Amino acid sequence: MEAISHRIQINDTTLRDGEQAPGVVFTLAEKCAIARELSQAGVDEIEAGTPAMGEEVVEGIAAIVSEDLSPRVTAWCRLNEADVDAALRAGVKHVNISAPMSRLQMRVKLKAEPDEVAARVTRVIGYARDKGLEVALGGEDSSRADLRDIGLIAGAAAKLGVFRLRFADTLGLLDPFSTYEYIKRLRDETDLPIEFHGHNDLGLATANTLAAIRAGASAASVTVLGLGERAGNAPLEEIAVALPRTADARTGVDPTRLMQLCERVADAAREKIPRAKPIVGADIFTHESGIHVAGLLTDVRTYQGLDPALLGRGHRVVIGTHSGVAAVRSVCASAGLDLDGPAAAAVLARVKAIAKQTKTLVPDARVCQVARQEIARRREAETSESPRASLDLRLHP
Ligand SMILES: CC(=O)SCCNC(=O)CCNC(=O)[C@H](O)C(C)(C)COP(=O)(O)OP(=O)(O)OC[C@H]1O[C@@H](n2cnc3c(N)ncnc32)[C@H](O)[C@@H]1OP(=O)(O)O
Ligand SMILES: O=C(O)CCC(=O)C(=O)O
Repeated sequence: MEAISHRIQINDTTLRDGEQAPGVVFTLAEKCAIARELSQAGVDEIEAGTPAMGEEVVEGIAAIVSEDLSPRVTAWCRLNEADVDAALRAGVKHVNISAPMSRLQMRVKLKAEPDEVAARVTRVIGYARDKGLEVALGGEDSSRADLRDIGLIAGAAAKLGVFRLRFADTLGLLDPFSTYEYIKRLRDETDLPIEFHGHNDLGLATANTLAAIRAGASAASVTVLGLGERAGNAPLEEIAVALPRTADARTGVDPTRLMQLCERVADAAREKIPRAKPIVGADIFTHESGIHVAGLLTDVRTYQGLDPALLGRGHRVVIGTHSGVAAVRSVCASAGLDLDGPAAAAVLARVKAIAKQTKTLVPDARVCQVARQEIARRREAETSESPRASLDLRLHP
């Protein structure tokens, strides 16, 4: 796969697909706050909701539009005029109009065959364009579609000047290899810029999105923390950080804003960020294993893949059952306690016993307390050894 060096659009759908996660409800104030964070983080587009859901959602989208943020604000519509009218009431200038691409979904949802869906695309997107809207075509269930059907429907949309085609792996069925093949082949069917929208049912949404970009997609549809239907979507924070590292591609996202953005969304979604969550988890730069800590302390490159400074974060050494002497000495040195090798080994043995007994980490303060006790014990031993030595000398001249 060849490397690509160009600017990739990061399109966020936390407020649309993210809110489709079971039980997630954002208030109007939360929606606006998230939109502002997204803007400050540098995303290119905010898919702000589904106007067909009702006037409260329309008002929410309108409130985001009135924030006048830098990202383009879009609304998600089904392939009908009523949804377009609702989007117009929200005041957006851009809409994503979704058409089912698989025969199964076309037949079940629209009772239509590909040529009829193409005709309906011409009608509804024509309607939206006449109303002055910029339109992207959403290709629902694209990964189960015949690419020629997508080509036919995208062709109808392209004639009306749509600005993009979304390839949705709606059910998260693809892997990176099949994604790469699909997007490569899709490029033979359409000249429209392609956005990839991946779901995480197999835990592959990030990998698939990166593969789609390698294959020539120019935009990634993502959500903060991967929030979304079922197993969720490709996480914005992972894509924004991984893309420049794996595909030699640039985005407009400022990595130092990601922690705050994710915390804001987690809070509004009433979710806890898992501690090992890539990019933003609390523990991803926390090191317990002695070999890693010793390496990091000597030369950070030994065990650093991602520089925490990129995210405004830093490494943290913690003490537990996997610690070694170097870690103990480093923690104690930070508190001004200088331990020689034997003293550090003794402290290590004691703190490991504590960690084993408590089945958790030993706080730095406790490590230092043990160290102080050890230092005192050694001093005491030294002083009590000295008189005995002189006594011995006296007894055995
Ligand atoms: C993969 C995705 O993420 S798709 C986006 C999913 N998002 C949502 O569902 C948003 C939340 N949804 C809702 O609030 C409601 O479902 C609404 C307001 C959109 C519609 O509610 P209702 O009118 O009660 O319809 P209901 O939910 O029962 O069924 C959905 C209808 O949309 C139709 N539909 C689905 N996709 C499309 C499409 N792309 N174009 C046109 N119609 C569609 C279905 O065929 C069904 O039609 P029917 O009412 O004639 O049977
Ligand atoms: O048609 C679209 O815009 C995509 C909808 C979606 O969220 C999906 O298919 O997963």
